[in-house]
Amino acid sequence: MSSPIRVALLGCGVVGSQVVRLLSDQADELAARVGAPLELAGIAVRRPQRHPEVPAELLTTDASALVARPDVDVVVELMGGIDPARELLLDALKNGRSVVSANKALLAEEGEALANAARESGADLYYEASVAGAIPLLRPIQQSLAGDRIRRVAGIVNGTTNFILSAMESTGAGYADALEEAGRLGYAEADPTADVDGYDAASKAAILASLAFHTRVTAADVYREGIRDVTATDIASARALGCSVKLLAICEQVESPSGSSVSARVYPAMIPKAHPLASVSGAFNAVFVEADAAGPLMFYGQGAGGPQTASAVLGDLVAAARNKVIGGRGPRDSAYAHLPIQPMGDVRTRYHVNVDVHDRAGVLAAVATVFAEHDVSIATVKQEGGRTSGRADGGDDEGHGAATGTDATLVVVTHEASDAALRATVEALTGLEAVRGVASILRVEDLGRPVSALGGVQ
Ligand SMILES: NC(=O)C1=CN([C@@H]2O[C@H](COP(=O)(O)OP(=O)(O)OC[C@H]3O[C@@H](n4cnc5c(N)ncnc54)[C@H](O)[C@@H]3O)[C@@H](O)[C@H]2O)C=CC1
Ligand SMILES: N[C@@H](CC=O)C(=O)O
Ligand code: NA
Repeated sequence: MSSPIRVALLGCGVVGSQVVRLLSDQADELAARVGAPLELAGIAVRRPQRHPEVPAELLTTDASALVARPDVDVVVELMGGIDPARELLLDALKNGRSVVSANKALLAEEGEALANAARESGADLYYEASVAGAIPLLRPIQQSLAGDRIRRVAGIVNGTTNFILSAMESTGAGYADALEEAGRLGYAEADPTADVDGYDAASKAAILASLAFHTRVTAADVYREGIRDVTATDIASARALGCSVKLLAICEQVESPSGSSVSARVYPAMIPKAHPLASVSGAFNAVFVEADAAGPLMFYGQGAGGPQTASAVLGDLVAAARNKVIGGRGPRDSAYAHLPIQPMGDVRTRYHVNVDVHDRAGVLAAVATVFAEHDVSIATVKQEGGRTSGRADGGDDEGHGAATGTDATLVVVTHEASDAALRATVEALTGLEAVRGVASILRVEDLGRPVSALGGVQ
């Protein structure tokens, strides 16, 4: 058995406290696997008095001093946020300390600087816990599939929003109550805006796209919409179509006559209930990886939570510690491809659009004409509310009917169209006198599978 590997832990919250517990509970087995005991050198926290469960002599509020200690071999960062984590980890790596982090926000913004610092000093940088919590996903992409060509990585990568959407769908829970519960269970970020507005999923998409397509993708490159605007009505509309609403992260390598590019995007979308992703509920995540030779692979498990995330952190810590013991090194950064990012306007998908209209003769024709003029083909249209036929108002069939005072909603499902065309359509619709507004737009995704559940709207 080699001499102990000394670990500096930065942060002892939902995840950090579970790492401390597992290090103690499994000390003997971890030592056997690493070939050396894993010892905590210190734990940096904001308020030591809040951690009576941890030996007081380990606690410090001076994270910089802890990282700089000469007896530290590996730094485990579980504090979150960009600053001061960025400087602490850059310092650690520059000084040859290996780093394990669950901090997707930092990895998605400063991945290049961190990878460079690791390469220059020969230290390891592991971050399996940063994407999809407990699910082994980055290691399979980086290592197991290193001989294949990945085309798409897509799925549910945020536990909090999946927990909220599942609760809204299954129990009719309100958005605010479900968010509060997700926070109480330790799924939500310190600032849950990161979850509900899609920033957390966008950071994860950036990390996934970077690894899958060997191209540096940052969170700013990822198109992002959150779930704040998803209403109970949207969920009911999805149900009526045989769909569920999920916050999806989709990363693709796109081929076109002008060459390859990377599309990375996060938004809520309707997916058919028959699709395996539709039955992923609560804080579970699921990600499909599609590679040329391997074909489709599915990864499923707990995407958030203290013990679950700590499992992934420990896996990385064991790998980093083993490398210290045997003198090996973990996988290097491989962002050699430098592919451009595909503009969101070029991305093609299907859309579910609710158009609130004045219920009068000709309005349907007027709305349909706007879609056609922008080259967005309608698959189905249904009217909800208002009158369903007749022209008792004396209007004509070109959309110039006189108002009756009755309102209705036209529920339009389109065939595949570009994002730019859909946006132009919506803008033109809002300019129609007969249109009161576009109440909601949700994409309809099948992620490569036939949308059989939407058979009626093909
Ligand atoms: N909670 C979860 O399910 C998951 C969390 N993560 C990531 O893991 C990291 C930690 O998350 P949680 O444990 O949930 O957060 P948390 O808010 O429960 O814990 C953060 C800890 O860091 C400490 N801290 C923060 N800033 C500090 C500073 N400047 N100096 C000293 N200590 C400081 C806090 O006192 C606290 O102990 C974040 O990057 C998060 O995105 C990743 C996957 C899942
Ligand atoms: N807040 C995140 C935690 C894990 O990454 C989530 O809800 O998925
Ligand atoms: Na993971």
